[in-house]
Amino acid sequence: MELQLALDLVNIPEAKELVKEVEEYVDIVEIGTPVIINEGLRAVKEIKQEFPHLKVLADLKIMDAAAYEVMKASEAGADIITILGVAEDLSIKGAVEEAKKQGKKILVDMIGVKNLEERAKEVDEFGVDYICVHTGYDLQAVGKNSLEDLATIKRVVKNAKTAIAGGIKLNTLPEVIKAKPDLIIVGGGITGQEDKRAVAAEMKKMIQQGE
Ligand SMILES: O=C([C@H](O)CO)[C@H](O)[C@H](O)COP(=O)(O)O
Repeated sequence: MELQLALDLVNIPEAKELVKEVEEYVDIVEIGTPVIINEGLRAVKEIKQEFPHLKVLADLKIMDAAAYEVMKASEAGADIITILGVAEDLSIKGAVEEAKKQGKKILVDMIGVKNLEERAKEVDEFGVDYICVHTGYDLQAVGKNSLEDLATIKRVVKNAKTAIAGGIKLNTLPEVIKAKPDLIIVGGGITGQEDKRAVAAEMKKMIQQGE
């Protein structure tokens, strides 16, 4: 099980400071969609340059022009690029093809997918690397989480790794670990805490013990 730090509500200098604090305990650094909107792919480039030993995920949440956007994120240094599960089949296949050419990986974010079981089976067949269930900020605000969805995709996904994101905190991490995703994505559960390093260290320890 890997731990991904999601950086969403920071600028580039703040992102660098944050990664410095917790780098020992995370496997992947996500440059979140809001950061890319504010700072562009320069954020991906600068984080990869400063922390070459960490994998960097560009959370582009691609919906169209997939091959082109995967190429651009790859050029900026991203190791993993996200596309939406609700995108067209052709777009997801195009993203996978381009990622393979570039030696990169594709994570499909299933946010907003209504027919989760059926769509997870389909995108799994396209050769994507990760399939991620995700409760976005707007549904977190009304008390939702993705544990049930994780169980659903774990039942049907045969090839890709499974991932979970959305509102995971230290106190909810044990039930997430019990569900055994391959990748756990945590944003505010680390970045919103006073002692980020201590929380990240504790999370990493819990994940290792749960393996
Ligand atoms: O993808 C995300 C969200 O859509 C904003 O871009 C977050 O990175 C993801 O939800 C993880 O962050 P937390 O919910 O704060 O753990």
